[in-house]
Amino acid sequence: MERAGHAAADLAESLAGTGGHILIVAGPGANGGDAFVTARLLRERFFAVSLVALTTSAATATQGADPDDTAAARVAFVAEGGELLESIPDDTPWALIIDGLFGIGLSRPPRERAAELISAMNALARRHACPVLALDCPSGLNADTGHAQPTTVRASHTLSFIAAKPGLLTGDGPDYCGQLRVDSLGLTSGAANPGTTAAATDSVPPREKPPSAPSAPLISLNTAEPPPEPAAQGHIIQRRSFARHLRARASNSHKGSFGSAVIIGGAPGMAGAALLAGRAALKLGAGRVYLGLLDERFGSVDPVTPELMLRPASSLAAQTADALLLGPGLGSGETAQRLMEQLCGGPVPLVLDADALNLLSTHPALAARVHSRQAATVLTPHPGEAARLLASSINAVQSDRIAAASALARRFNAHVVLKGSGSIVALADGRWFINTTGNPGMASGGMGDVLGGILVALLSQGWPADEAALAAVHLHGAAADRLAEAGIGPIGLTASETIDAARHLFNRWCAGAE
Ligand SMILES: NC(=O)C1=CN([C@@H]2O[C@H](COP(=O)(O)OP(=O)(O)OC[C@H]3O[C@@H](n4cnc5c(N)ncnc54)[C@H](O)[C@@H]3O)[C@@H](O)[C@H]2O)[C@@H](O)CC1
Ligand SMILES: [K+]
Repeated sequence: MERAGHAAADLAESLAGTGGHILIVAGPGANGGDAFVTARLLRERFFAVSLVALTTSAATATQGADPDDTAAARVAFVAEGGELLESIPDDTPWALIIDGLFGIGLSRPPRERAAELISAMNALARRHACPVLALDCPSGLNADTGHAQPTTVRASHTLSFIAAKPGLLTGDGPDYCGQLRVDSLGLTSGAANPGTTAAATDSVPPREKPPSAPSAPLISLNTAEPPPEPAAQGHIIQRRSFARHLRARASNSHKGSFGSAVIIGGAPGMAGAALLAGRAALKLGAGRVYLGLLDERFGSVDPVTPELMLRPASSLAAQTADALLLGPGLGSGETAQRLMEQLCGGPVPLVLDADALNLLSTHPALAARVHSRQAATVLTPHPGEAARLLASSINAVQSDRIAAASALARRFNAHVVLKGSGSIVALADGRWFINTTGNPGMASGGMGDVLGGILVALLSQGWPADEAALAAVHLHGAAADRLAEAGIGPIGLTASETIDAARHLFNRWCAGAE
C-alpha cells in the first residue's frame, strides 16, 4: 500500500502541476488505504489536499482486503495533520481529482453516498476541466469483466497496481480508464516494470473469483455444460505472442508456397462483404484466393481486384483449399445451410463469421459437426452473434466478455475472437488473451469481413490457427491505429483502407523493420 501510494503521488504530482488543489476521495477498503497514503505524501510535498472519505468512522474501515493497513494509513494521514472531510468543499478550483473509492473489491453497484461521490467527481472534472486519476481501477468499473455500473468514475488516467486487470482493457474499461499505466510496485519480475504502460506487460492476473453472474444465461443452451471456469491467467496480445511466424519470404517461392484461401459468401445484395474478405486475404499474402459467391449473377471478375478468382459457391465446395472462410454475406437460406453442412466437415482450418455463426446458432446439427471437427476452427463473433450462439443477451455477453468467449471456445471446441473494444481471443485449450490495439474507427461496415480475410490469409500460409487468430486481431487493430494516427480515422475510417494499412504493417513486421 505504501508503494502504491508513492507511485500514485508521483503520477499525481505530474498531473496536478504546481501548487494546485487536489481532491481525493477515499473508500472503506484497501483502495481507500492507497488514497490515504497518496494524500499524506502529497501533503508532504506541499500540495493543498482535500480528502473526503466514504465513511468518516474508522470503525467501518475494517472490511477491506487489508483492513489493518487501511486503518494505519488513515491514522498516519490524520496524525500528520490531514483532515477527513464530510463533503467536497464548494468553489475550489481543483487541479486534480484522485479516485480511491473502490478498486478490485467493488462488490455491488455504488448507491447513495458512494454514487453521489462518483457523480460529484465526474461533474467537478467536467466543470474544472481537470484530470481524474483513478487508483487501480475507476470506481464503478468491474476490474474483472470491464462492465461499468451506470455510476462509474470516468478517469482521464488510471494507475493500475502490480498488473493490468482484464476489465481495464475490454468492454467499457478503456473508455472509463483513460490513459492506463501499470506499476508493478516492484512485486513482479521482468515485464512489468514500474511506470510501464499496460501494453508493455503481457500478463493479466488470475481472476480472483468466477465471472460474476453470466453462468446462467451464458450456458442455458446446453445445460450439461459445466459453468465457466476462469482460466488461471490471461495475457495481453503482444507481437511476441506470434513473432516466430513473422519472417521474410524465401526468394525461391511461388504462389503455391502461400496456399489457397477459399471464401464462401456474398448472397444476392451482399457481395461486398465477400469481396472485402477476398481482397484482405489477397493483400495479406494468400497465394491464391477463390471467392465463392452465392449470387451467381455477379459475374466471374471483380474489376477492382481481378486477381480474385470468382466462382459460383457450389463449384468451390470441392475446391482444394488450404484454409476456408465461411460467412461474409452468406445469408441464411437453404443454399447457405447446405454449403455449411458440406464444408464444415473438411480437413482444413475453417473460419466461421457473420451469417455462418447465425446458422450455427439455429442448427444444432451444424454445431455438433463443428464441435467434432478434426482441423482447427476459428469463430469470430461480434457481441450480438456471440449472444445468439450462447442463447443469451448482448448485455450478458458484454457484462463478462472473457467468460462469454471462453464459454464459446469450450462449446464449439474452437478458437474464438469476440470482437469489440478490447477483443478477446479465447483459445480452445482454455487460455485467453485481450487485444489492446484498435480504435472506435473500426466500428464501421466491412471491418469484420476484413478481419476474416486476414485470418484466412494467415491460415492458408500455414500459420497455426491459435497464433493466426492472435496475429490477425492484433494486426487489424494496429493497422487501424496507424491510420488514425495519420488522421485517416477514427472518423470515416474504411475497411478497405484498413486492408492496405495491414498489408504495409505486416510487411514491415515480417521484414523486422519495426
Ligand atoms: N492486493 C494487494 O496486494 C494490493 C492491493 N491494493 C489496493 O487494494 C485494493 C483492493 O482492496 P479491497 O479488497 O479492500 O477492495 P476495495 O478497496 O476495492 O473495496 C472493498 C471495500 O469496499 C466496500 N464496497 C464494495 N463495493 C461497494 C459499494 N458499491 N458501495 C459501498 N461499499 C462498497 C466493501 O465492503 C469493502 O469495504 C486494490 O484495488 C488496490 O487499490 C494496493 O494497495 C496494492 C497492493
Ligand atoms: K479507484
